[in-house]
Amino acid sequence: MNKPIQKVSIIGLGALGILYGEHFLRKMPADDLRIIADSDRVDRYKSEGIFCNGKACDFNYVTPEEKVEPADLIIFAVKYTTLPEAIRMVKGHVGPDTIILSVLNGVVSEEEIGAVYGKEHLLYSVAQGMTAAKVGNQMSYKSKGILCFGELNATENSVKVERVKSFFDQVDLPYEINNRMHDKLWSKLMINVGVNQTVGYFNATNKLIQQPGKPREMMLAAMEEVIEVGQREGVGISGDDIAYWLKIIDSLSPDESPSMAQDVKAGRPTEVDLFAGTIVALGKKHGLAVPVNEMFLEHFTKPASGN
Ligand SMILES: NC(=O)C1=CN([C@@H]2O[C@H](COP(=O)(O)OP(=O)(O)OC[C@H]3O[C@@H](n4cnc5c(N)ncnc54)[C@H](OP(=O)(O)O)[C@@H]3O)[C@@H](O)[C@H]2O)C=CC1
Ligand SMILES: CC(C)(CO)C(=O)C(=O)O
Repeated sequence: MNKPIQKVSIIGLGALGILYGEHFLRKMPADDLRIIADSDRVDRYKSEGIFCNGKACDFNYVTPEEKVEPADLIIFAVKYTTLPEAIRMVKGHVGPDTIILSVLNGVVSEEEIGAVYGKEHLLYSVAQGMTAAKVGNQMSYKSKGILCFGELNATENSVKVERVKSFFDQVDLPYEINNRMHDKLWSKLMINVGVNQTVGYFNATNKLIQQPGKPREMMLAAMEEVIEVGQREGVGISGDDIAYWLKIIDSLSPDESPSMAQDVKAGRPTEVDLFAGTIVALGKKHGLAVPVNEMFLEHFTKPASGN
């Protein structure tokens, strides 16, 4: 019988970390959900509290030095800018049966985690349909969206997928299984390259790209560049992906902002390396012009942009 998922560890108590943590807490013993954070963060979280849509969350915090039973599931929910330190911090939680999910956007976080702990621990995931935001100690979201997860390329559910599926069923998390996650990660990269960068560029909300006009055209042009580059990389991605994501983009809450625009607003470094950074590098590799992403890369890496 597959080992059930009982001990869960989350690193990154921001928008998505709180969204998933608060959800799990409703259906699992609080001690079994460990939020990994350094002692400064833990002190801050305990003294200020952490709130999800106004409700206080009573999380169980553990520092990386504390000895714990290995996790059955680890979820990475930090931004790409702090991924290297987060990878080091989960060390004490990784055991032989640990499954690791990274809800980070982009197509490289799993590779970087796998390079340290081994690819055999990984499943692949995409968080979609939400624009959750944390400001100070308050996290808010209107839609929980879904967590799409699975193997990179498989014809049936692996044992890891079945274990996570049973857990998500137990805690009632909205999910979708997709065992072609290689293509799915690229498809999600395409939307982030379009939506996150355009809304971040104009320091706006989702509404900006939900209506016809220059920003929406800019978003679509950036997405087309991802398709061209992705196809050269052998990814199964096409204009159909744009049509699929436009439905999701148009259903996002108009007054919320994608994660990159939240970073811009807060003056934090952005995840431009995951988005335009990836596309510009691959454009060079394949001799393809990617002018919109070049413009974004330049914009988000100039000193005043926080990066
Ligand atoms: N927000 C959204 O709706 C969506 C986000 N994503 C992706 O998910 C990922 C996470 O995004 P999001 O939740 O918005 O990010 P946030 O910036 O809201 O949260 C990241 C959190 O990580 C914490 N953190 C940073 N470094 C460490 C560390 N070394 N140890 C412990 N905690 C740390 C920070 O804590 P502190 O606040 O204490 O500094 C911060 O709250 C990103 O890749 C994003 O692109 C994908 C889909 C939707
Ligand atoms: C696509 C979008 C905007 C919402 O799922 C996102 O991934 C983000 O905010 O980072």
